[in-house]
Amino acid sequence: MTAVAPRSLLNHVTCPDDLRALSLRDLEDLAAEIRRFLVASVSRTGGHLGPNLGVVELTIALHRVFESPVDTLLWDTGHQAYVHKLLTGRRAGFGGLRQSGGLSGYPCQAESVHDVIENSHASTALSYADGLAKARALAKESYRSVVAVVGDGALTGGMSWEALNNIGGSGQPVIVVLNDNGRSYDPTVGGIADHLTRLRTATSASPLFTALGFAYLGPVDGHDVAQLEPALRQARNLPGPVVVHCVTTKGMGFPAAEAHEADRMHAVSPSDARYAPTWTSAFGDELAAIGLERDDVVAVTAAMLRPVGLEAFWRAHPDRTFDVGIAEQHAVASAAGLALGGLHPVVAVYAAFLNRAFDQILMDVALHRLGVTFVLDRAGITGDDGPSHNGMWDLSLLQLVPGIRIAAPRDGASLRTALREAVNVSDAPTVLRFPKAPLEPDIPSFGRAGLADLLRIGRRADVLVVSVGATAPACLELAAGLGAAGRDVTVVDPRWVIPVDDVLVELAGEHAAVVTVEDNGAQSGIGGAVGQAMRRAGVATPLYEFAIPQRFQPVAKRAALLSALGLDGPGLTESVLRSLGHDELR
Ligand SMILES: Cc1ncc(C[n+]2csc(CCOP(=O)(O)OP(=O)(O)O)c2C)c(N)n1
Ligand SMILES: CC(=O)[C@@H](O)[C@H](O)COP(=O)(O)O
Ligand SMILES: [Mg+2]
Repeated sequence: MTAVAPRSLLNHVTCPDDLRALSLRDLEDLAAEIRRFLVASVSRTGGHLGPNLGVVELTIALHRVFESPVDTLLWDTGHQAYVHKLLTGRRAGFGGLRQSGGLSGYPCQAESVHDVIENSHASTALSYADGLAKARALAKESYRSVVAVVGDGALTGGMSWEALNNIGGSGQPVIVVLNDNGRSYDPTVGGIADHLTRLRTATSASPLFTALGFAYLGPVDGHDVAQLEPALRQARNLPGPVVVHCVTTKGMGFPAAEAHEADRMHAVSPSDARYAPTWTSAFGDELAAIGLERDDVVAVTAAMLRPVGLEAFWRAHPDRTFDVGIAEQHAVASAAGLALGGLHPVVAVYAAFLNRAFDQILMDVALHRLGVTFVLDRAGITGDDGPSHNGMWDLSLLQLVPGIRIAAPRDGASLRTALREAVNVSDAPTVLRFPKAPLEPDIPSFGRAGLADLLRIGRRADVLVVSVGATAPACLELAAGLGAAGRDVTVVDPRWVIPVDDVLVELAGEHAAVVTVEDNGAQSGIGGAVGQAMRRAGVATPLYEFAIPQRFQPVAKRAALLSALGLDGPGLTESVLRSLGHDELR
């Protein structure tokens, strides 16, 4: 008896229209097949497994009721759009998910007319929906629906409520599909989460959304297409804004994900990923130690306790650890309050997500000269999460803040030292930033110059390489490459890169050429700051700045992208030799 492979419905779904011909039984089989596909494929490539397992039936129902792209489907954060991609003809691309030249892990306009929001920063979809609805009203296109799928986590972000306020007030027929699985990474926090729990368990009706001018439909079983479709059709036919409250399970249908206490397999690593010690763990362990010595040190996270390394601190000091939800602006202003209350907050956040809290750092922390420490993980090129996740902005943005002090550690030892120095600053914001990368062995210093470490001391004052943070290994490779071409190189690691250490300017004045290397955007980075300091001091030594080109970077692995940008040892060597006029280039 030969085994009969289960029929593949997914092979026959190349566009949403194909869904409408399927029976409910077919749809159940399709959902099961999609889950099998996601577990197999995402386990290999890495990606957001839990969130996508949780929206299989919801996405099927959405594409059966609404007619994308005439109707617009918006995905908040966009990490849960894999099923949407499968149902819009992109199954073949999943082998290259989150890889150079492959499928983005988020919606991507270049991939499909069905994709709209490419930004993977949370809590923005409802604002797009507000704008799109207003544009349709002006174009008198009332036949086109605007649908925003928003997670309960994304609903803890302030922008979501700014948008709800506007949509509710305008009366525009926006359809808010609330994907409520009770989780961000951790269980979603705050009064909104508590309110949704009450709604889910129907222990109380709720005026929260109706008070803002929305109709409320739900709670609906987000895994039952037979329940979802009538509710979505009812929402589609309403004249005003409506919230369809869908109750789902993150990781649904995959027991290992459903039982995954930490985060329901929110984001899984590729099967071949090396689990080396990371910058994140070095930070987390040191902060936990500091927490035992200093009871004024507290930790703040924006719904990413484990990803930013705060688990050890939280387990040791749960009452001194604050998860504010996906609310970075609030996190920073709340930290200002914590500091005014006599504490020293450490706000741990991914570098790119801090962008939205710039004003709070400037006007709530720095203006009041408050000792708040920001620890920026995923600084520099992150790679596989695409253009909105690269932390290539912080060194440019944050150096605008009067009084701020920014450290870029080169290894675990310097991270631990800088963290201790930072929490001892009580009258200004301090910042540490490091990459999404395995932690390399500590890099020795052969002397100090001001606050800076000398990683290589030239015999004569020829080329000075200013190595910023985790670029140190590449800078030492650069030094060796220049040495092979007859140049004599000194490599200096400023450690604290803002304000620019006077000793850098002095060293620059003694050398024939200065090279700066940083894993940050080229515009107004550390290279720019060093150049400005040199000009102010009347130092005219030629300066060559190497950084990430100031444009959105494509999806790729971090190391491959740094190499493609010429920011690895060989690339830097070739560029610097060319800049210095060496014609013996390889
Ligand atoms: C501004 C911002 N902060 C943090 C993140 C990291 N992040 C990505 S998804 C996520 C949790 C989202 O939870 P929810 O909206 O409930 O979606 P679910 O994963 O549960 O489907 C977080 C915190 C982000 N993408 N953007
Ligand atoms: C969707 C989102 O913003 C995060 O889940 C992001 O994918 C973080 O990825 P890493 O923690 O793997 O850097
Ligand atoms: Mg959620």
